[in-house]
Amino acid sequence: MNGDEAQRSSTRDAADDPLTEDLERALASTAGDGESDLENRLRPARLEEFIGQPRVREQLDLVLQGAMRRGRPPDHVLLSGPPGLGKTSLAMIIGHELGSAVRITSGPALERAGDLAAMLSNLVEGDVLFIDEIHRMARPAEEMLYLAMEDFRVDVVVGKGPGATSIPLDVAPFTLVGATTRAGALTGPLRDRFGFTGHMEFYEPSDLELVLRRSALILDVDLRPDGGREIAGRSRGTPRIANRLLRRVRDYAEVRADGAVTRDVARAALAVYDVDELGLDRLDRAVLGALVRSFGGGPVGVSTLAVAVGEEPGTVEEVCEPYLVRAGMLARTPRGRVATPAAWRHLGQEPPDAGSDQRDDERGQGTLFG
Ligand SMILES: Nc1ncnc2c1ncn2[C@@H]1O[C@H](COP(=O)(O)OP(=O)(O)OP(=O)(O)O)[C@@H](O)[C@H]1O
Repeated sequence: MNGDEAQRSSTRDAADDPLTEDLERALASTAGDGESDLENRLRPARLEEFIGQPRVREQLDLVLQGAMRRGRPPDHVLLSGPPGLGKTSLAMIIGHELGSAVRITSGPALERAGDLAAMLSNLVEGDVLFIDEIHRMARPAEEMLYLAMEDFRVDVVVGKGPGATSIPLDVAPFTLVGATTRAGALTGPLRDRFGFTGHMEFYEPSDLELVLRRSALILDVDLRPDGGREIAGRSRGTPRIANRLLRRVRDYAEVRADGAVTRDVARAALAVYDVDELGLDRLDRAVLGALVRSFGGGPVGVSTLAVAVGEEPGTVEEVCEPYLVRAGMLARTPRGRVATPAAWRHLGQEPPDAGSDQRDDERGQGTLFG
């Protein structure tokens, strides 16, 4: 994400048909064909266009409306949840709804307190500062942020050693929106300074069908209802994945079929891209495969598991595991990761003691989209 990118939101009238309005807005937006550009074109701009997540949407709506009535910037907002569920989109929406600029940065970009001080000193009153991956911010920057969040000022230390002096600087009242895939990794003092935390959940397939319908309209894809259902069911409860699969299925439909995305076309395309009927991809299956075949189903620590599949532990923990847990394939226990009987069966193997694990299995299967 661009470190110092700024966006000024525009206000628009309420739409008669939000999908048609999306289409107009997307077509009017900057043209380009890179994947990230496409992702930006597919972002909903207003809270009412944001599909699913009814709890977070309602809570956030109250926070924003309350603040607007009082004519004050809203409390700082923390958004937590697995990647691709719409945290960045919501941050941009907060800016749009408030009619404020959104300044974007990320935790890893804030290595020194000075990086953050520069960002804060450029804010104007009412701005939204979005810090993605806020749990990865360096400690000195985080400590500077405490004061900025609470008192809208920072102490900038100039010089080193005994001659160092601290210069207080005022910061314009702003709203911080932090996004994290690991809310538990945030320090207590930072977490406590957010007035509202929105927990993003995996999406229901019916909501993902709506996301796909909207995206198909914007991208001019001939998506048939059965095709949308098929892709939604394999999108791991994640809009970003749904949109990505739609683009891959569109390629297949245009190259090997007549352009229409039907259920059969979606199935054939997703087989080419190694996405199975539960939406598990090659890495998910590698994790389950290692767990079952190399470690007898576990328990095994996440680092060992990551080495076995040649991935970073963070990727296994933050990208693969949340959905595998949600799909009832993997359990996180104090002694390590354990494959559920459903995982064994998904890989075409009988669990070691099928009889006694029957109830666990049913529980595991039951967690797949409630
Ligand atoms: N509720 C939604 N309705 C429609 N589209 C959505 C929704 N949520 C996300 N998307 C789409 O999914 C894509 C990913 O969303 P976004 O970048 O906001 O996710 P994220 O949670 O910030 O991910 P990350 O943490 O990995 O950056 C975007 O292209 C966006 O258009």
